[in-house]
Amino acid sequence: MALSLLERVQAWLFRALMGALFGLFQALSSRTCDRRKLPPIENPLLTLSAVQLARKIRRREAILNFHPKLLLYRMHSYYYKFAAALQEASQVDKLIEEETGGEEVLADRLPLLGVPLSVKESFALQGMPQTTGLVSRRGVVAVVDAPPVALLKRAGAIPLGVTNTSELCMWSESHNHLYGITRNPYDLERVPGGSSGGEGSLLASAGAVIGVGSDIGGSIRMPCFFNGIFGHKTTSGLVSSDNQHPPVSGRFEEYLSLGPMCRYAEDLLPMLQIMAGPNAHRLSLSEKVDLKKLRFFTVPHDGGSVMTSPVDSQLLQVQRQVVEQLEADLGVKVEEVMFHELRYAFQIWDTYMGLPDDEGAPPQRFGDLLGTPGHPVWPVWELVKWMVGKSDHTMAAIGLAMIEKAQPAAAPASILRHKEKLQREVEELLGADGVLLYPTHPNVAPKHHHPLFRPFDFAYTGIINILGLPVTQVPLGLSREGLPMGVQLIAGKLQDRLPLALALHLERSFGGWRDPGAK
Ligand SMILES: CCCCCCCC/C=C\CCCCCCCC(N)=O
Repeated sequence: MALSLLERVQAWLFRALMGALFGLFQALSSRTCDRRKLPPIENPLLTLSAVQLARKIRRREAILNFHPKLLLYRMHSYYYKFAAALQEASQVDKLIEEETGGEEVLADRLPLLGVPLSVKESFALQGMPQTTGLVSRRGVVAVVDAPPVALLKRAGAIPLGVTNTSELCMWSESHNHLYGITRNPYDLERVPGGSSGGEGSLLASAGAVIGVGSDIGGSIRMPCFFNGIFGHKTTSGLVSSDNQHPPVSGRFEEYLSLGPMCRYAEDLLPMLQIMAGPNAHRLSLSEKVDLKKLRFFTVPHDGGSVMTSPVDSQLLQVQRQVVEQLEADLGVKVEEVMFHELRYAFQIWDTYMGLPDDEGAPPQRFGDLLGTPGHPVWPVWELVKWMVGKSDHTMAAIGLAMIEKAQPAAAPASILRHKEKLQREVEELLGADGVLLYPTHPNVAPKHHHPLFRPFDFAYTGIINILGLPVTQVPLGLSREGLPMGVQLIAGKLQDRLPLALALHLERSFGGWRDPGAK
């Protein structure tokens, strides 16, 4: 489906403007480079999945002694509750001794006993900061646990601390003026993604074993993609979003998902089972999945949106390799399909994120949330302060606050029609036994700040939030530059168990997570 002349002109103008701004940025940027690499992981305990580690702990074949130096790497900014974690770890042996029902009972009652957990800082973790990267929230400390965090702790996981995010979790990097900038462990010069970038960076570096992130435009999946780990955005509305900041408003609840992030595919399902709490039964997660009986589809790109980058040839190629592997392994035929409406993904995401709730109340404005109650941020004034290094906000946050003011009051009818058509076509295609491959992002991890010049590329993940579908991000090895590649596995509503099962299969074929420090 070719672009219209107007769309081609729009694309050309947008890319010319961004190219000019990028040239200016490059000219003004310092030429320093940081070629440091992480050391290889020596402690074999750090290369175990949560399932394996918990089993060793239950059998007293492993003791927990977190390595302080491991948690002090500069590439991610996070707070840690180290002493408390060590104290909780010392309780584990006592819990094992007291369990008279044997290992199976312990595994059932405390499936994650002793497993180190990291938590995105926008979630409430009792006693830890909950600022979401806002200088104005410095000193805010959570007094409760967010429900999915409480459920993971009740299952025996030991929180090590909280990890960095973008301001208000609304950007595809993890950089703010409170904690600083988080780095990608495969290349410190590159982004770890956002907004759960601290989670992605820490988990890929084996600084924790499992983590939790949130996702309303791709904030679990982009960090998992850029850091070469697994993540799952659930069917909408399955995991409670209480006690995370900013609180949902408008129709965000329909698009926001909290989910697991981890280095091993086998940890996704048990974590989801725990985090979904009372809703877990709706996913039939214990039902065996026969991959040979599923229907598979592949969508190589968005059809040529004027807003997004063309998909990197290495990502197109690795997705083709997945197709060939599935056809060889399962004896299935993977059908290539295209959806005309995917080229409007950003416009659909932006329009639906702005819709009012059932009572007609619009979502809280980003510029208001960026400021303090009753004192919204003036974006232009913040831009002036930013130019002289005096703003508490990043360029991305200032830009978003400015763009927000230009948002049209009423939702364009054409966009509503495109979304309804896309929703109908995708759900009819997937049914209850379909899985669709779609790029997680058009490029491997960009250099720091470069997303400012390709701000709409997150639409590859954002559109799936608006459709409300479950999706697992799966690592697929490293690119020529040594950067993680991956793909989204998308299924029909409540069919979360299908991409989770396929993730296990692809981990065996493509090798899953890679040690960023490996020579
Ligand atoms: C000057 C640079 C800023 C230009 C902004 C252009 C408009 C981009 C609009 C929205 C970007 C939102 C990115 C969302 C990333 C994922 C959020 C999430 N929590 O899942």
